[in-house]
Amino acid sequence: MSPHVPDGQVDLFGPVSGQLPGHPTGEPAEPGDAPSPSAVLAELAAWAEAGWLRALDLSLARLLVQQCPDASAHLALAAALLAHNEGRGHTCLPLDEWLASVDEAAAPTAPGGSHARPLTEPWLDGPADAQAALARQLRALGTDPGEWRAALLCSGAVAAAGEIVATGLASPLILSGSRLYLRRHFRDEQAVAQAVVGRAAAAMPVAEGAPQAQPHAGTEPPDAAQVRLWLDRLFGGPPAPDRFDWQRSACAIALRGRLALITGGPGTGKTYTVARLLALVMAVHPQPQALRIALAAPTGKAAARLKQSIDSALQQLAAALPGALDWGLLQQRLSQSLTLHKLLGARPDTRRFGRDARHPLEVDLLVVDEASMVHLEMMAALLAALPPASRLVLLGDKDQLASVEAGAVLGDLCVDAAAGGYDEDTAAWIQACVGQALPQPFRCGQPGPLAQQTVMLRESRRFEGPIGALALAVNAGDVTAARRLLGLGVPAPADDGSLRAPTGVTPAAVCDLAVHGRAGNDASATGFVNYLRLLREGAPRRADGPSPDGVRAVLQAFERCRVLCAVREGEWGVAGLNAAIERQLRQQGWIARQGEWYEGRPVMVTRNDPALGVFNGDIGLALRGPAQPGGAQGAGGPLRVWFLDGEQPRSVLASRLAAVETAYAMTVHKSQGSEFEHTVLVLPPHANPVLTRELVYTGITRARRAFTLVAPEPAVFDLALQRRTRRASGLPDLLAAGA
Ligand SMILES: Nc1ncnc2c1ncn2[C@@H]1O[C@H](COP(=O)(O)OP(=O)(O)OP(=O)(O)O)[C@@H](O)[C@H]1O
Repeated sequence: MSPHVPDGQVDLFGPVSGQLPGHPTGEPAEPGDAPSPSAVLAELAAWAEAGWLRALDLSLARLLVQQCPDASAHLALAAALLAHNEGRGHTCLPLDEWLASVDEAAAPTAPGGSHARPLTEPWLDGPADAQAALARQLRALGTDPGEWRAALLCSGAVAAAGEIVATGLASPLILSGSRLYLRRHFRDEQAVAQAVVGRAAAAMPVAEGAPQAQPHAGTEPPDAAQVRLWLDRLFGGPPAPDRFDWQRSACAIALRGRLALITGGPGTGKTYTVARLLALVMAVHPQPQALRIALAAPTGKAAARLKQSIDSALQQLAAALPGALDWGLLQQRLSQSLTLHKLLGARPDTRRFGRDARHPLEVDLLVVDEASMVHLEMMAALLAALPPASRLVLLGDKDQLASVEAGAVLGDLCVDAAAGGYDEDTAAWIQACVGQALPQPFRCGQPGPLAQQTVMLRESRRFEGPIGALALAVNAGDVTAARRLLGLGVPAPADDGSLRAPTGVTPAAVCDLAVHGRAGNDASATGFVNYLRLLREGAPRRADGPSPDGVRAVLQAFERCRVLCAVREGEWGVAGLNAAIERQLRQQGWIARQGEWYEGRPVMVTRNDPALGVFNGDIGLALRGPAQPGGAQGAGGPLRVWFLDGEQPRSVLASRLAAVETAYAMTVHKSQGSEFEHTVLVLPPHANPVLTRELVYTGITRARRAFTLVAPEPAVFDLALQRRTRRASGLPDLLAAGA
């Protein structure tokens, strides 16, 4: 059988420029001529050489074949593909789907030319040659899932899920139904599902009589009438009669249980709601002076933003309702906002955390913002470290990109958020607390416990203009509306100029835009020259080192603009654009770059370093300290990188930061949890599997006042909107089955 690659796939995975170095050239294996484990390993080695697999993926396959006398070719291939897809965010390899993809890929392509949507998830990342090579191997081994399951289970490296649950067996791989897992992901998925369902189920209200929540954390159940009184106070009067109030409902739901998921797009009032929830919890708690409230987020910046927003919302409440509550006490009971790594006590050189089930967190209520960025392993660790009686409130936008690491936990937890799915008890509790009837479409016949504790906020208060409309269109995959709003290929709309999508743009023009900002637009003060001008004018300098106010001003000026890229490599990627922007800034005399480090260099931390107190995603600026006694005249002191911890700047010697990269341009993934006045989203000119609706949506929603789309090939934008991120995971099934 000759390998067949659908024509459309060549473009879908980028241009194919002949044979890649080390490209596997062996004859396609034929059915009936099943390859041996060593033949598959040789093929995998060639794939790794070609850059289609990571060395790590190959190593896992080799290790298992070496260590298991009964290892089959199936095991070698499945292990490598499992590791490869784990690196791409999937928590498991669904055998049925994976094997079916070979047959589907051989079917005629969908109409739509070279940018046609792929029929299946490309399980092997790479050009069309990679897909063809994988398809050849699969055809040689057979595509019957039953045969694969049997071959894997007798290899000695794979245990059936039931077996491991019953015996605690320590096989490196687990097969659960048709899903193949690395053991730790299997364990984490089970743990998350059990903890989530357990916490959600503990929230169910008493079914009979007047609605009342169950006791929690050793307190008396809150009384619905009292809750309603407080909600009316905190939200400034009774709810408007003409619209259902999801924010109050979210407070009511969160109050009655040990878990609440509050999801919503940007500006839908998640923080506004949670600030009121904190006040409500305090107001109905029998011992408010003992209440321990913690705030956390996956990155330092998101943690700082959460604290600032909550502080300012509470100040406004205190001003509006003086004396209604002991506001000072509430502030005092609120911890500082921490990264999850810090909260859980991350330790250098180990995946283990200081906080776990045996050393639980000392909190009664934990609020975690930007929960879409929390990966499976972190969520499992967080849930394990929470005392059973405490409350967890997860805030996030389920439509944003999932975490870089494996898992899409918030997305998996919120699959039914839009539909509601509330049962009669929940509807009664909401009605009693909010004073409004839950609209009929959100009540459903087959509710699960998690749906009862999930609320989606639906009305954006900040994104009402064109940026909000664009985010909605993109989220709905509406290419026509998105293009019309952007003026992409159609006449530019008569709007406020916040959206632009210039065509025929070169990388040099993107640099110009980033360096000097937009001409003739109120967001023009967003070019990078603005923070460099502050630096040149000496804003942060003081004889004894940079001043906190000056450092803050320069960092905030830098944070006004960002170039966000879909890809890392190439002239349209992070690496190429960072280099080009640095070149232009040096040519124009804004930076004096000699080596890697220079004053004004913005950097992003790429690896956690708990000893230094810096974490993946932290953004800082290199500033020179005061001259050292005896140093050369005019040389200044050593460069230190300054970060903002909330409002407070702190610094680390640049030479001590081992894992950083320049940050004028960054990936959309890394921008999550941040917002900029002006966001420039740069797509590559060729289709690429990373281009998805979620990526474009996340890029757009980082923009506060101005958004520029740079799509050298507009069809690539259309393609991105048609592709949804899908991460293989068993979590939705586990949740549906009640774990
Ligand atoms: N019910 C409300 N009444 C009046 N203003 C509101 C209400 N809800 C939210 N807002 C305002 O809308 C803006 C956005 O709210 P908020 O910051 O809470 O949204 P968010 O969902 O947390 O945003 P982000 O996605 O950036 O985290 C804020 O200025 C907030 O004060």
